[in-house]
Amino acid sequence: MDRRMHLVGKVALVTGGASGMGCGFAEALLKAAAKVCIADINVETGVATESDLRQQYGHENVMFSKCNITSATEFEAVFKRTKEAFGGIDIVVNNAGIGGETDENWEQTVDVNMKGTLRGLRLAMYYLSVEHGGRGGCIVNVASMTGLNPNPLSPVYGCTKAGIIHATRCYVVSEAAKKSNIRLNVLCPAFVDTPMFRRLAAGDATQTIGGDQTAVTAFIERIGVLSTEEVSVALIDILTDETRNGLILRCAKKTGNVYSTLTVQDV
Ligand SMILES: NC(=O)C1=CN([C@@H]2O[C@H](COP(=O)(O)OP(=O)(O)OC[C@H]3O[C@@H](n4cnc5c(N)ncnc54)[C@H](O)[C@@H]3O)[C@@H](O)[C@H]2O)C=CC1
Ligand SMILES: CCCCC/C=C\C=C\C(=O)C/C=C\C/C=C\CCCC(=O)O
Repeated sequence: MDRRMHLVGKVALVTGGASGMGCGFAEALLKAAAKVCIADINVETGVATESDLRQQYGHENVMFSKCNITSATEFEAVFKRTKEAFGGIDIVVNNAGIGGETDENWEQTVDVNMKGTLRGLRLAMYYLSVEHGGRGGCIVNVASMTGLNPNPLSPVYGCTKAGIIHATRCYVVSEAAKKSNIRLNVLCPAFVDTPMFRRLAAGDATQTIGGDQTAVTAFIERIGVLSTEEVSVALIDILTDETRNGLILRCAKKTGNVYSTLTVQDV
């Protein structure tokens, strides 16, 4: 039996799609002939990315929608707009996220990464579910390698990413996912060359605790840095291979792409 999900004509919503990894995901989806809504808080970059992608992949296949994922109203409006414009939603990539570990910004990290992604996950479950007019599909949540492996530089950020991994695993075993044939997986990249990464590498002290740039540089050198294209290949594999469900996909420069589950203990 053919277990490939063909992406031609499929509709994808990518949060944080204006730049970095999200922009790479949008482009990879468009190359596979899907239609994409990029949702992002940054209007200037979002409009520029929309224009660039429209020129390359067709006006009718790309839309930008302004959305702060911490706003319930804005986020729901993006789902509605995408459905109206493209006739449904098949794929949701919850990618938007930030770093921040200072006294001033750590709660924002929790609000965006944890609450924002949970909001996107809940909306995706609703809009993909058959009982609410959906047609099933695939949800990919972007966490991080540091949601699995501890690192001392960004405990709050790491914790939000661990939360995203666990939330995904809980929805995977839900009746709602099974009833509507919704696949859920979580992507856990190590470092990827994006504006967020470049800020860290350039010494943005708000991204880590301790402000020890020597430790940050040594950490980056040890782990290596992926390109957005490399991570996009991983995303397309998750989306097109319909046997991929409930999986954690780790991506790192030195170790490549490794699928796994977390062990569940019998109790
Ligand atoms: N760059 C890296 O090394 C890694 C990044 N990640 C994760 O990948 C995801 C994408 O990160 P990058 O592309 O590196 O970052 P980025 O900063 O380059 O792009 C993130 C995008 O999300 C948008 N965004 C931020 N807050 C938002 C909000 N409240 N609502 C809507 N959009 C918002 C930004 O405007 C930006 O366009 C994040 O969740 C990040 O935590 C995971 C592993 C490694
Ligand atoms: C280090 C925190 C940075 C905060 C935000 C900037 C970039 C985000 C990058 C990531 O999400 C990935 C970061 C690190 C993961 C890499 C490896 C973790 C495993 C560590 C180890 O095995 O020692």
